[in-house]
Amino acid sequence: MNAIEVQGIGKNYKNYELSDVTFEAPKGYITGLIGPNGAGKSTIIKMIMGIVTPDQGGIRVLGQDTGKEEAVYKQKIGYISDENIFYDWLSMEQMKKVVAPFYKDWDELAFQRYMDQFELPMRKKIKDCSKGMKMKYAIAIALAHNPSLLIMDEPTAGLDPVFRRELLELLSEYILDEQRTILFSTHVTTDLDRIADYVTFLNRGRLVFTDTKDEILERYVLIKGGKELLDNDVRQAFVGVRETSLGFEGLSADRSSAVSMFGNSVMYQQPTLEDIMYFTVKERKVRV
Ligand SMILES: Nc1ncnc2c1ncn2[C@@H]1O[C@H](COP(=O)(O)OP(=O)(O)OP(=O)(O)O)[C@@H](O)[C@H]1O
Repeated sequence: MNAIEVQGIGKNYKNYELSDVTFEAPKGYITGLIGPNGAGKSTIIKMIMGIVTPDQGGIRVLGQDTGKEEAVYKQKIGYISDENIFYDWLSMEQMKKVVAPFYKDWDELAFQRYMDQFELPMRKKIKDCSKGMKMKYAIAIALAHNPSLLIMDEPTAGLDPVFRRELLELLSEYILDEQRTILFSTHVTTDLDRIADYVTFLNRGRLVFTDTKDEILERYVLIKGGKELLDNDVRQAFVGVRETSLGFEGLSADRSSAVSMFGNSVMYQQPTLEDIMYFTVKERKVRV
């Protein structure tokens, strides 16, 4: 079963077009939405939240179409925006009193526990909080109503490496009961290397791939070889190539064809998601 189904969505802005994007976030798993700046990650998340309306296609969240009976499914979503959506002039305690009544499953004890765990002082005004504190506060609020679906737009932005790792662990634990689902966007792919089950990659408003992380990492291969091997046919076989003084480094999206093409004449390496994003985005820039 899928917690989120995005089907052929599109959106036209003045200098940007999102086109024909389809992917799912399966229930019980963590799905990462990756892409460079301006790829369209926030736009898609806002569409899932019903804040932006798609020009084409449709989205189903927890079995309901977005835009209809929104309040019902939104009760079950914990949403972390990439913008500050809280009233800056209130303290964290006061803001909580504004937000909590909207949720019928608000769990005050859980909220207090997260505030303690994240070392957040209740009486501090939101405007006086650091970027990381605001993010931690948004996470505490989002988790305190026990959402079955957690949707987060760049949740690790502004977090120090220690809390970043703690948050990723907390998210892994959060889905252990297999009833909860997480979708989060990031351009820091190492977050996904650690915890994502599925990865959806967007570039310039287009879907590059959507698959399980393991299958993606198995399909792609990073190849290092000497310059003499690099002719036009070889270049065409790569998603992207980087020439160095000693030779080349290229990314292939088809491991078995690459092995039959190069045999033992090159070195093969397992790429990271960052390598895949780097070569894909770099090549697209050159071709445009
Ligand atoms: N309301 C709007 N009006 C016009 N253009 C918009 C609007 N909202 C977003 N865009 C454009 O859509 C494109 C995608 O933006 P979006 O914020 O979805 O990207 P992103 O992948 O989240 O990027 P980042 O990683 O930098 O946050 C950008 O070119 C942006 O300028």
